[in-house]
Amino acid sequence: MPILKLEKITQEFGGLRALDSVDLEVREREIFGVIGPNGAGKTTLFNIITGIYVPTEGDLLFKGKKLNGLPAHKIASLGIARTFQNIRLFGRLSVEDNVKIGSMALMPAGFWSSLLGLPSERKAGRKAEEKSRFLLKMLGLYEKRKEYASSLAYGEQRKLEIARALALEPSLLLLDEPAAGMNPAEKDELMDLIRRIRDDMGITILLVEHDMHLVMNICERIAAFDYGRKIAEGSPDRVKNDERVIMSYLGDLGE
Ligand SMILES: Nc1ncnc2c1ncn2[C@@H]1O[C@H](COP(=O)(O)OP(=O)(O)OP(=O)(O)O)[C@@H](O)[C@H]1O
Repeated sequence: MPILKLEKITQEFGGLRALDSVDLEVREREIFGVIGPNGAGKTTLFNIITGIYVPTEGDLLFKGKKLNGLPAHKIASLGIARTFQNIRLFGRLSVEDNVKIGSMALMPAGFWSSLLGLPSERKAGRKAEEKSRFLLKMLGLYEKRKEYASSLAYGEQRKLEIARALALEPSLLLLDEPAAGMNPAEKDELMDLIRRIRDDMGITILLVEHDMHLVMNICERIAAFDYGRKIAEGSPDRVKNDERVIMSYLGDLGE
């Protein structure tokens, strides 16, 4: 059974069809890439999967259960976490607090127990602390844990977003242009990190990315979109050599 299945998903904005009857299956523990030119519908796809938009038509299934119409926080608590194309961190909070905030979505009835300092809350707090330490070490940000998130370099902020998403303990992680703004060394490090998240943590990865070198090197399967339609799908080799994909990128698929 695929971990994520989209059946004939259509998203309309006024007269515009941002996604047109899209079928997609992501298998458990795979690294799946979504590519396409600007405006192809990639971010819309992520917004549907994470409950930001309710699709005009079609079904969305996660581990066999329908997600249609569920609010974003509910979908997140079921195990789908994401990062954003435009970084969304709490700039005036410390690096470690940004990660702990990711954990808070998993905590029991927050307000009263934290006000009363109940044991359950203290235990959850300790767990959040440990998790934050583990994730920050894994992402190479531990030394900077006390700094403001806004003081981090751009590539580090992208990694912090990933740490925060991982604090949610997802089984599916959506990465929206994770390599944007990174230099070649940071991109290599990111590829290694994405592989470790899958291999060591068993998390399925769905990513949108314009950097073809990264996509072709780490994804096991890729779906290419253009004008809201899926125009090709398969292994990197297959997609890279697909005529329609080459046409929609004007032949610019050089790695
Ligand atoms: N909330 C919205 N309201 C109206 N139109 C929208 C909305 N969101 C997206 N669109 C339109 O839907 C189409 C697909 O947009 P989307 O952002 O999903 O593309 P994309 O593939 O992610 O592009 P990019 O690579 O530039 O991020 C575009 O024509 C866009 O203008």
